[in-house]
Amino acid sequence: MSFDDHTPLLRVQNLVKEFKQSARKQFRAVDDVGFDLSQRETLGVVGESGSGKSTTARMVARLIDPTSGSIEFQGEDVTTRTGAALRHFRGNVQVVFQDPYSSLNPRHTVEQIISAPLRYQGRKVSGGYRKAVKEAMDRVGLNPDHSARHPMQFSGGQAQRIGIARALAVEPKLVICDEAVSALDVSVQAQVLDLLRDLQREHDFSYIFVAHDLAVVRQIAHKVAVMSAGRLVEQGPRDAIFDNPQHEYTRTLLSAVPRINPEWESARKSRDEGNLTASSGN
Ligand SMILES: Nc1ncnc2c1ncn2[C@@H]1O[C@H](COP(=O)(O)OP(=O)(O)OP(=O)(O)O)[C@@H](O)[C@H]1O
Repeated sequence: MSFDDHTPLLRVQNLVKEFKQSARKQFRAVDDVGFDLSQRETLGVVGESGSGKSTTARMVARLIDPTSGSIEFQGEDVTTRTGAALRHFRGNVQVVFQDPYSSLNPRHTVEQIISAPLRYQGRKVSGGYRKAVKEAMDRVGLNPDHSARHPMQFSGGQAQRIGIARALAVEPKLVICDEAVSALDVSVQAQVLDLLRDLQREHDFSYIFVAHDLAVVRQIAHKVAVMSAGRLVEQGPRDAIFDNPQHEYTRTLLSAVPRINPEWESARKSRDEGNLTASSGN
């Protein structure tokens, strides 16, 4: 199958992950999960702690191998890719992790961190890596003059911007955010969410956005997948999930959410009027 406008960017089918619990017992952390993701679309993945969200995201990023099931990217099966083919896939799919301080090497400078994926990919960059790093820093709202600093010299929100700049340096088609704003204060969260949304508009990539915080997912996702005990219990357009949940588990999850910040909600509504084109037909 070739990749065209009608092929989803990502198609995940029957994904299963089992971890060894004891010599004879396997624990099924992800059980028969499937979804499609289009270009420029954001899928929010929600569910209680331990429901399998991160494990699913890590399989899609090919950081861990699925036990069974398939992952198609741009119409090609990437489930068992290795070597150069896997590296090529990694140039298209990048991950932003929860804790910027532990996911960024503290001994490396920002320049080394942001340029690492470009070097790994062997990308030729016009003007050189240093220029590319400074541009990437500027894009995420960091002072390019600080490229010789180390991650610990930045606040949590700024450090997460380094992680975002690193992810975007190779111009991926899919960015997987695994609890990417969970460790940040609420006001910083809002700024980073705005940045993620702006970057998506500018660069046309898709997100898988894993979060236990439904208010955050409501801010950013076009569609939502709800996980419980390793299974996908419900998925659909964001407003359908939030306004008319079909599954009892989703209703319980939603009822546990504190009231949505009214300022965020009105900002979201006005923004949505112009910007939710990516969700049409999904
Ligand atoms: N490497 C591993 N070895 C064994 N069990 C694991 C491993 N990774 C995850 N698990 C288990 O798989 C289940 C799903 O974990 P996962 O981290 O995917 O859940 P989650 O929904 O992302 O939760 P959280 O929000 O707490 O991170 C959990 O029971 C977890 O303990």
